[in-house]
Amino acid sequence: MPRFAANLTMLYNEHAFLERFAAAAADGFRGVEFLFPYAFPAEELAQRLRDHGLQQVLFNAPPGDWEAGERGLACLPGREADFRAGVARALDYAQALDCPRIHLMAGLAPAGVEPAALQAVYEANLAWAAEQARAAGRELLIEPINTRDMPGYFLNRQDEAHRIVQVIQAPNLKVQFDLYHCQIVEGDVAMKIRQYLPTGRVGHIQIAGVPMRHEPDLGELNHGYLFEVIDEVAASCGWTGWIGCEYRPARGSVAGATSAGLGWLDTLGVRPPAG
Ligand SMILES: O=C(O)C(=O)[C@@H](O)CO
Ligand SMILES: [Mg+2]
Repeated sequence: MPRFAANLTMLYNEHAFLERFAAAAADGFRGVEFLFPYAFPAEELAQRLRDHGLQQVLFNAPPGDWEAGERGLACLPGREADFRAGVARALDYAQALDCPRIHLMAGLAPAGVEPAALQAVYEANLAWAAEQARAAGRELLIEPINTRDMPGYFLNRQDEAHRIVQVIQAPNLKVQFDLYHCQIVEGDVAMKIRQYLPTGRVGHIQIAGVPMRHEPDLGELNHGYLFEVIDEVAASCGWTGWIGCEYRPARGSVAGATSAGLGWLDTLGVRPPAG
């Protein structure tokens, strides 16, 4: 059975951020992920993880100025120094949180710049970052994201992400396989699980219902079937990663909304065993 991590940026918004660790643990999660830890001292977050017996499984490197609309720096010409400083900061947090993997967001393609120029910057930045992360004992992930949610995002397709990982040839550079984005951009999700999981290039999976990004049992994807496929393929290829629950509860952030929406874990028979 896959191991599920709660995404604390999207789940448990009925609680203040630091209270979300306790809420996730109370619902049986053993792993958590979130987008950005940088508003909080790393030691404070590490203490929450220890207090609630949780493992940090993923977070993102600084994305640039998120409020101003930036969505990562990795493909942006002229921003290499900011990118490198962000990687260094993320590696410090990863050490403090004992987190094995970091997501590096590609960024929005700037108007008027040739895709080939962005690709060259992206690959050079990723190669540099992978070397830094390797020395620090961490994995780096790149994630294809759909352009309905993030118009202009540079990396959109699974085949592009896998090609980049193959070109760079760093064993600690992998793909964050978000089934929600995959379904929106290209579909054929079960066959893509069969195609990509055995390659050893998938470092993490994420899920959400499509198209509303609510609970996995709401929408057009049959997650019960997809979990069976993941189980079958993982058993044959030895994949042991986590599945991040990266969705916005349909009931919003009213009290108890996240926990009330977790019935899918029982319906699909995948709730983590208690204890
Ligand atoms: O949006 C997603 O999907 C993610 O995994 C984030 O890390 C990037 O916004
Ligand atoms: Mg994702």
